Amino acid sequence: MRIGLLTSGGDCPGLNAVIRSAVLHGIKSYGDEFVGIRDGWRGLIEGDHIELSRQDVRGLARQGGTILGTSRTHPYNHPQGGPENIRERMRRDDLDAVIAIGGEGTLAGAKRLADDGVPVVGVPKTIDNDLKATDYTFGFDTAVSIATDAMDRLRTTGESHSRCMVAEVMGRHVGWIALHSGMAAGAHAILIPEQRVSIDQVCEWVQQVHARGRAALVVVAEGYVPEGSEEAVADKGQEADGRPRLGGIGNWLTDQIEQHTGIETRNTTLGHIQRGGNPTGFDRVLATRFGIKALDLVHEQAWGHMAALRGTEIEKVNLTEALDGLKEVPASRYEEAKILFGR
Ligand SMILES: Nc1ncnc2c1ncn2[C@@H]1O[C@H](COP(=O)(O)OP(=O)(O)O)[C@@H](O)[C@H]1O
Ligand SMILES: O=P(O)(O)OC[C@H]1O[C@](O)(COP(=O)(O)O)[C@@H](O)[C@@H]1O
Ligand SMILES: [Mg+2]
Repeated sequence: MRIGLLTSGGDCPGLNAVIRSAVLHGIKSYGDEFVGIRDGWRGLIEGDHIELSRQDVRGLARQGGTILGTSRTHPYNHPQGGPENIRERMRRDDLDAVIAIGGEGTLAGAKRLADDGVPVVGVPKTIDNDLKATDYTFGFDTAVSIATDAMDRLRTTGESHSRCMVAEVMGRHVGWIALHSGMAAGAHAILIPEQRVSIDQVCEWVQQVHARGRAALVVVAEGYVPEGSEEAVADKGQEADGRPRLGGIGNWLTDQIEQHTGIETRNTTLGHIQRGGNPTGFDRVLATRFGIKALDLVHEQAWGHMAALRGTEIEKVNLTEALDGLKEVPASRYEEAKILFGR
Protein backbone atom coordinates (compact mmCIF):
# COMPACT_ATOMS: atom_id res chain seq x y z
CA MET A 1 0.00 0.00 0.00
CA ARG A 2 0.99 3.64 -0.33
CA ILE A 3 0.23 5.32 2.98
CA GLY A 4 0.23 8.98 3.99
CA LEU A 5 1.15 10.15 7.50
CA LEU A 6 0.13 13.52 8.92
CA THR A 7 0.50 15.36 12.22
CA SER A 8 -2.10 17.97 13.19
CA GLY A 9 -2.92 20.22 16.16
CA GLY A 10 -0.37 21.25 18.80
CA ASP A 11 2.96 19.43 18.45
CA CYS A 12 3.99 16.92 21.06
CA PRO A 13 7.16 14.97 21.87
CA GLY A 14 6.79 11.50 20.34
CA LEU A 15 5.19 12.43 17.00
CA ASN A 16 8.38 11.53 15.15
CA ALA A 17 8.63 8.19 16.95
CA VAL A 18 5.15 7.29 15.60
CA ILE A 19 6.22 8.22 12.07
CA ARG A 20 9.40 6.16 12.38
CA SER A 21 7.82 2.96 13.69
CA ALA A 22 4.91 3.04 11.23
CA VAL A 23 7.32 3.44 8.33
CA LEU A 24 9.70 0.73 9.56
CA HIS A 25 6.88 -1.73 10.23
CA GLY A 26 5.23 -1.01 6.87
CA ILE A 27 8.43 -1.41 4.86
CA LYS A 28 9.63 -4.51 6.70
CA SER A 29 6.36 -6.37 7.24
CA TYR A 30 4.18 -5.37 4.29
CA GLY A 31 6.39 -3.80 1.61
CA ASP A 32 4.46 -0.52 1.92
CA GLU A 33 5.47 2.87 0.57
CA PHE A 34 5.13 6.03 2.66
CA VAL A 35 4.39 9.66 2.08
CA GLY A 36 4.87 12.39 4.69
CA ILE A 37 2.04 14.92 4.41
CA ARG A 38 3.08 18.44 5.39
CA ASP A 39 1.23 20.55 7.97
CA GLY A 40 -1.68 18.31 8.87
CA TRP A 41 -4.87 18.36 6.79
CA ARG A 42 -3.52 21.28 4.72
CA GLY A 43 -0.92 19.08 3.05
CA LEU A 44 -3.45 16.34 2.33
CA ILE A 45 -5.90 18.78 0.79
CA GLU A 46 -3.25 20.64 -1.23
CA GLY A 47 -1.18 17.58 -2.17
CA ASP A 48 1.89 18.88 -0.35
CA HIS A 49 3.97 15.85 0.60
CA ILE A 50 7.36 14.15 0.58
CA GLU A 51 8.36 10.53 0.06
CA LEU A 52 9.48 8.83 3.29
CA SER A 53 12.11 6.13 3.00
CA ARG A 54 13.71 4.04 5.70
CA GLN A 55 16.64 6.48 5.64
CA ASP A 56 14.34 9.44 6.28
CA VAL A 57 13.12 8.07 9.61
CA ARG A 58 16.53 7.13 10.98
CA GLY A 59 17.09 8.32 14.57
CA LEU A 60 13.62 9.85 14.82
CA ALA A 61 12.47 8.07 18.00
CA ARG A 62 14.35 10.52 20.18
CA GLN A 63 13.62 13.71 18.24
CA GLY A 64 10.97 16.11 19.56
CA GLY A 65 8.53 18.07 17.38
CA THR A 66 7.38 16.72 14.02
CA ILE A 67 9.45 16.49 10.85
CA LEU A 68 6.20 16.90 8.87
CA GLY A 69 5.11 20.20 10.42
CA THR A 70 1.65 20.69 11.87
CA SER A 71 -1.28 23.07 11.51
CA ARG A 72 -4.82 23.60 12.69
CA THR A 73 -6.31 23.48 9.20
CA HIS A 74 -9.91 22.24 9.26
CA PRO A 75 -10.44 19.40 6.75
CA TYR A 76 -13.98 20.53 5.94
CA ASN A 77 -13.66 24.32 6.15
CA HIS A 78 -10.63 24.60 3.83
CA PRO A 79 -11.82 25.83 0.36
CA GLN A 80 -10.60 22.60 -1.30
CA GLY A 81 -11.55 20.44 1.69
CA GLY A 82 -14.40 18.02 2.29
CA PRO A 83 -14.56 14.26 1.67
CA GLU A 84 -15.17 14.33 -2.12
CA ASN A 85 -12.21 16.63 -2.76
CA ILE A 86 -9.98 14.70 -0.38
CA ARG A 87 -10.87 11.33 -1.91
CA GLU A 88 -10.19 12.72 -5.39
CA ARG A 89 -6.90 14.27 -4.27
CA MET A 90 -5.82 10.95 -2.68
CA ARG A 91 -6.66 9.13 -5.91
CA ARG A 92 -4.55 11.57 -7.94
CA ASP A 93 -1.69 11.35 -5.43
CA ASP A 94 -1.93 7.56 -5.40
CA LEU A 95 -2.59 7.38 -1.64
CA ASP A 96 -4.42 4.30 -0.35
CA ALA A 97 -4.79 5.39 3.28
CA VAL A 98 -3.94 8.11 5.79
CA ILE A 99 -2.69 7.83 9.36
CA ALA A 100 -3.74 11.02 11.19
CA ILE A 101 -1.79 11.71 14.38
CA GLY A 102 -3.55 14.31 16.51
CA GLY A 103 -5.64 15.28 19.49
CA GLU A 104 -9.39 15.50 19.96
CA GLY A 105 -9.81 18.13 17.22
CA THR A 106 -7.81 16.23 14.60
CA LEU A 107 -9.42 12.91 15.52
CA ALA A 108 -12.90 14.46 15.29
CA GLY A 109 -11.97 15.41 11.72
CA ALA A 110 -10.59 11.92 11.08
CA LYS A 111 -13.77 10.30 12.35
CA ARG A 112 -15.96 12.51 10.20
CA LEU A 113 -13.83 11.82 7.13
CA ALA A 114 -13.86 8.06 7.81
CA ASP A 115 -17.66 8.17 8.10
CA ASP A 116 -17.67 9.99 4.75
CA GLY A 117 -15.65 7.27 3.05
CA VAL A 118 -12.06 8.46 3.40
CA PRO A 119 -9.68 5.63 4.42
CA VAL A 120 -8.18 7.10 7.59
CA VAL A 121 -7.06 5.72 10.96
CA GLY A 122 -5.96 7.73 14.00
CA VAL A 123 -3.16 7.91 16.52
CA PRO A 124 -3.92 9.86 19.71
CA LYS A 125 -1.46 12.57 20.77
CA THR A 126 -1.68 15.30 23.38
CA ILE A 127 0.51 16.53 26.21
CA ASP A 128 -2.72 17.37 28.07
CA ASN A 129 -3.70 13.67 28.33
CA ASP A 130 -7.34 14.66 27.85
CA LEU A 131 -8.34 11.96 25.36
CA LYS A 132 -10.75 9.27 26.43
CA ALA A 133 -10.37 5.58 25.53
CA THR A 134 -6.61 5.55 26.05
CA ASP A 135 -4.97 5.37 29.47
CA TYR A 136 -2.18 7.71 28.36
CA THR A 137 -1.07 9.65 25.32
CA PHE A 138 2.60 10.17 24.52
CA GLY A 139 3.87 13.68 25.28
CA PHE A 140 2.20 13.75 28.67
CA ASP A 141 5.01 11.98 30.50
CA THR A 142 7.56 14.29 28.86
CA ALA A 143 5.58 17.40 29.82
CA VAL A 144 5.24 16.18 33.41
CA SER A 145 8.98 15.46 33.61
CA ILE A 146 9.88 18.92 32.30
CA ALA A 147 7.40 20.64 34.63
CA THR A 148 8.59 18.61 37.63
CA ASP A 149 12.20 19.51 36.94
CA ALA A 150 11.27 23.19 36.63
CA MET A 151 9.34 23.08 39.92
CA ASP A 152 12.25 21.43 41.74
CA ARG A 153 14.28 24.46 40.65
CA LEU A 154 11.57 26.91 41.75
CA ARG A 155 11.57 25.31 45.17
CA THR A 156 15.26 25.88 45.91
CA THR A 157 15.15 29.55 44.93
CA GLY A 158 11.79 29.96 46.70
CA GLU A 159 13.20 28.48 49.92
CA SER A 160 16.28 30.74 49.77
CA HIS A 161 14.11 33.87 49.68
CA SER A 162 11.15 32.60 51.72
CA ARG A 163 8.91 33.38 48.78
CA CYS A 164 5.76 31.75 47.55
CA MET A 165 6.41 30.40 44.04
CA VAL A 166 3.63 30.01 41.48
CA ALA A 167 4.10 27.74 38.45
CA GLU A 168 1.65 28.03 35.55
CA VAL A 169 1.55 24.87 33.44
CA MET A 170 -0.39 23.83 30.32
CA GLY A 171 -3.73 22.09 30.52
CA ARG A 172 -6.44 23.70 28.52
CA HIS A 173 -9.51 21.82 29.69
CA VAL A 174 -8.04 19.32 32.13
CA GLY A 175 -5.49 19.43 34.95
CA TRP A 176 -3.49 16.22 34.45
CA ILE A 177 -0.13 17.96 33.92
CA ALA A 178 -0.71 20.19 36.96
CA LEU A 179 -1.86 17.29 39.13
CA HIS A 180 1.03 14.96 38.27
CA SER A 181 3.88 17.49 38.17
CA GLY A 182 2.54 19.24 41.27
CA MET A 183 2.34 15.99 43.18
CA ALA A 184 5.81 14.95 41.99
CA ALA A 185 7.34 18.27 43.07
CA GLY A 186 5.52 18.36 46.41
CA ALA A 187 3.31 21.36 45.61
CA HIS A 188 1.34 22.89 48.49
CA ALA A 189 -1.63 23.76 46.28
CA ILE A 190 -2.68 22.59 42.81
CA LEU A 191 -5.38 24.38 40.84
CA ILE A 192 -7.01 22.66 37.87
CA PRO A 193 -9.83 23.48 35.42
CA GLU A 194 -12.09 20.76 36.84
CA GLN A 195 -12.17 22.20 40.38
CA ARG A 196 -13.40 25.56 41.67
CA VAL A 197 -11.25 26.62 44.61
CA SER A 198 -11.60 30.02 46.31
CA ILE A 199 -8.69 32.44 46.54
CA ASP A 200 -9.22 32.44 50.33
CA GLN A 201 -8.58 28.70 50.37
CA VAL A 202 -5.41 29.09 48.27
CA CYS A 203 -4.14 31.84 50.61
CA GLU A 204 -4.91 29.71 53.64
CA TRP A 205 -2.77 26.87 52.24
CA VAL A 206 0.04 29.32 51.43
CA GLN A 207 -0.10 30.85 54.92
CA GLN A 208 -0.05 27.46 56.60
CA VAL A 209 3.09 26.54 54.69
CA HIS A 210 4.69 29.90 55.44
CA ALA A 211 3.84 29.56 59.16
CA ARG A 212 5.82 26.34 59.38
CA GLY A 213 8.82 28.00 57.82
CA ARG A 214 8.54 26.66 54.26
CA ALA A 215 8.25 28.39 50.90
CA ALA A 216 4.96 27.43 49.28
CA LEU A 217 4.76 26.11 45.72
CA VAL A 218 1.43 26.72 44.00
CA VAL A 219 0.82 24.96 40.68
CA VAL A 220 -1.93 26.25 38.41
CA ALA A 221 -3.14 24.89 35.08
CA GLU A 222 -3.66 27.55 32.39
CA GLY A 223 -7.30 26.46 32.07
CA TYR A 224 -8.12 26.98 35.77
CA VAL A 225 -11.17 29.22 36.10
CA PRO A 226 -10.65 31.77 38.89
CA GLU A 227 -13.31 32.62 41.42
CA GLY A 228 -15.84 35.14 40.14
CA SER A 229 -15.16 34.31 36.49
CA GLU A 230 -16.79 31.96 34.02
CA GLU A 231 -13.75 31.56 31.80
CA ALA A 232 -10.05 30.77 31.96
CA VAL A 233 -7.65 33.72 31.70
CA ALA A 234 -6.52 34.53 28.14
CA ASP A 235 -4.40 37.67 28.40
CA LYS A 236 -3.35 37.44 24.75
CA GLY A 237 -6.91 37.31 23.37
CA GLN A 238 -7.94 34.91 20.62
CA GLU A 239 -6.36 32.94 17.79
CA ALA A 240 -7.49 33.52 14.21
CA ASP A 241 -9.92 30.59 14.56
CA GLY A 242 -11.52 32.13 17.65
CA ARG A 243 -9.79 29.82 20.15
CA PRO A 244 -8.70 31.75 23.27
CA ARG A 245 -4.91 31.91 23.67
CA LEU A 246 -4.81 30.81 27.28
CA GLY A 247 -2.28 32.19 29.77
CA GLY A 248 -2.06 34.78 32.51
CA ILE A 249 -3.62 32.93 35.44
CA GLY A 250 -0.19 32.57 37.10
CA ASN A 251 0.31 36.33 37.18
CA TRP A 252 -3.23 36.93 38.41
CA LEU A 253 -2.80 34.39 41.19
CA THR A 254 0.58 35.82 42.19
CA ASP A 255 -0.97 39.28 42.67
CA GLN A 256 -3.87 37.84 44.65
CA ILE A 257 -1.62 35.81 46.98
CA GLU A 258 0.64 38.78 47.61
CA GLN A 259 -2.29 41.14 48.29
CA HIS A 260 -4.11 38.74 50.61
CA THR A 261 -1.15 37.28 52.54
CA GLY A 262 1.60 39.90 52.30
CA ILE A 263 3.99 37.06 51.36
CA GLU A 264 6.36 37.93 48.54
CA THR A 265 5.33 35.82 45.54
CA ARG A 266 6.77 35.16 42.07
CA ASN A 267 5.20 33.60 38.99
CA THR A 268 6.83 31.39 36.36
CA THR A 269 4.89 30.40 33.26
CA LEU A 270 6.41 27.28 31.72
CA GLY A 271 4.61 27.58 28.37
CA HIS A 272 5.91 25.80 25.32
CA ILE A 273 9.02 24.51 27.09
CA GLN A 274 6.67 21.71 28.23
CA ARG A 275 6.05 20.71 24.63
CA GLY A 276 9.57 20.97 23.22
CA GLY A 277 12.64 18.76 23.18
CA ASN A 278 13.19 15.03 23.32
CA PRO A 279 10.50 12.63 24.54
CA THR A 280 11.09 10.58 27.68
CA GLY A 281 11.77 6.85 27.36
CA PHE A 282 8.15 6.12 28.32
CA ASP A 283 6.82 8.38 25.57
CA ARG A 284 9.21 6.96 22.95
CA VAL A 285 7.99 3.45 23.70
CA LEU A 286 4.30 4.42 23.74
CA ALA A 287 4.61 6.41 20.49
CA THR A 288 6.56 3.59 18.82
CA ARG A 289 3.91 1.04 19.80
CA PHE A 290 1.10 3.34 18.59
CA GLY A 291 2.84 3.68 15.20
CA ILE A 292 3.10 -0.09 14.81
CA LYS A 293 -0.56 -0.56 15.76
CA ALA A 294 -1.75 2.19 13.43
CA LEU A 295 -0.04 0.47 10.53
CA ASP A 296 -1.77 -2.81 11.40
CA LEU A 297 -5.10 -0.92 11.56
CA VAL A 298 -4.51 0.34 8.02
CA HIS A 299 -3.96 -3.23 6.79
CA GLU A 300 -7.13 -4.30 8.62
CA GLN A 301 -8.91 -1.39 6.90
CA ALA A 302 -10.14 -0.34 10.35
CA TRP A 303 -11.08 3.13 9.14
CA GLY A 304 -12.36 5.42 11.90
CA HIS A 305 -10.38 3.57 14.57
CA MET A 306 -7.27 4.46 16.52
CA ALA A 307 -4.51 2.83 18.56
CA ALA A 308 -4.99 3.10 22.34
CA LEU A 309 -3.20 2.09 25.51
CA ARG A 310 -5.33 -0.07 27.80
CA GLY A 311 -3.34 -1.21 30.83
CA THR A 312 -0.16 -2.47 29.21
CA GLU A 313 -1.70 -3.50 25.87
CA ILE A 314 -2.09 -1.47 22.69
CA GLU A 315 -5.62 -1.95 21.40
CA LYS A 316 -7.91 -0.89 18.58
CA VAL A 317 -10.70 1.48 19.62
CA ASN A 318 -13.40 3.23 17.65
CA LEU A 319 -12.81 6.98 17.42
CA THR A 320 -16.37 7.51 18.64
CA GLU A 321 -15.30 6.13 22.00
CA ALA A 322 -12.26 8.40 22.19
CA LEU A 323 -14.32 11.48 21.29
CA ASP A 324 -17.09 10.96 23.81
CA GLY A 325 -16.15 13.98 25.96
CA LEU A 326 -12.77 14.75 27.51
CA LYS A 327 -10.92 12.66 30.07
CA GLU A 328 -11.05 14.93 33.11
CA VAL A 329 -9.28 14.53 36.44
CA PRO A 330 -11.78 12.67 38.64
CA ALA A 331 -12.78 14.41 41.89
CA SER A 332 -11.32 11.47 43.83
CA ARG A 333 -7.87 12.11 42.34
CA TYR A 334 -8.09 15.76 43.40
CA GLU A 335 -9.17 14.81 46.93
CA GLU A 336 -6.21 12.46 47.13
CA ALA A 337 -3.77 15.22 46.07
CA LYS A 338 -5.40 17.64 48.53
CA ILE A 339 -4.17 15.53 51.46
CA LEU A 340 -0.74 17.00 50.69
CA PHE A 341 -1.81 20.67 50.43
CA GLY A 342 -1.24 23.35 53.06
CA ARG A 343 0.03 22.31 56.48
N1 LIG B 1 -15.27 18.44 14.76
C1 LIG B 1 -14.24 18.67 13.93
N2 LIG B 1 -14.30 18.24 12.65
C2 LIG B 1 -13.28 18.45 11.80
N3 LIG B 1 -12.16 19.11 12.14
C3 LIG B 1 -12.04 19.56 13.39
C4 LIG B 1 -13.06 19.36 14.35
N4 LIG B 1 -12.67 19.93 15.51
C5 LIG B 1 -11.45 20.45 15.27
N5 LIG B 1 -11.06 20.22 13.99
C6 LIG B 1 -9.83 20.65 13.33
O1 LIG B 1 -8.70 20.04 13.90
C7 LIG B 1 -7.72 21.04 14.19
C8 LIG B 1 -6.86 20.54 15.27
O2 LIG B 1 -7.59 20.50 16.48
P1 LIG B 1 -6.97 21.06 17.82
O3 LIG B 1 -7.96 20.87 18.91
O4 LIG B 1 -6.45 22.43 17.58
O5 LIG B 1 -5.71 20.14 18.00
P2 LIG B 1 -5.67 18.66 18.49
O6 LIG B 1 -5.88 17.79 17.31
O7 LIG B 1 -4.29 18.59 19.03
O8 LIG B 1 -6.72 18.52 19.53
C9 LIG B 1 -8.56 22.29 14.50
O9 LIG B 1 -7.93 23.51 14.33
C10 LIG B 1 -9.68 22.16 13.49
O10 LIG B 1 -9.34 22.72 12.26
O1 LIG C 1 0.16 27.62 21.73
P1 LIG C 1 -0.67 26.69 20.90
O2 LIG C 1 0.12 25.88 19.95
O3 LIG C 1 -1.80 27.38 20.27
O4 LIG C 1 -1.30 25.60 21.87
C1 LIG C 1 -1.65 25.78 23.19
C2 LIG C 1 -2.42 24.56 23.65
O5 LIG C 1 -1.86 23.36 23.16
C3 LIG C 1 -1.67 22.44 24.22
O6 LIG C 1 -0.31 22.49 24.59
C4 LIG C 1 -1.97 21.01 23.78
O7 LIG C 1 -3.26 20.93 23.29
P2 LIG C 1 -3.62 19.94 22.10
O8 LIG C 1 -3.08 18.61 22.49
O9 LIG C 1 -5.11 19.96 22.00
O10 LIG C 1 -2.95 20.44 20.87
C5 LIG C 1 -2.56 22.96 25.35
O11 LIG C 1 -2.12 22.61 26.63
C6 LIG C 1 -2.46 24.45 25.11
O12 LIG C 1 -3.58 25.15 25.60
MG1 LIG D 1 -7.24 19.92 21.04
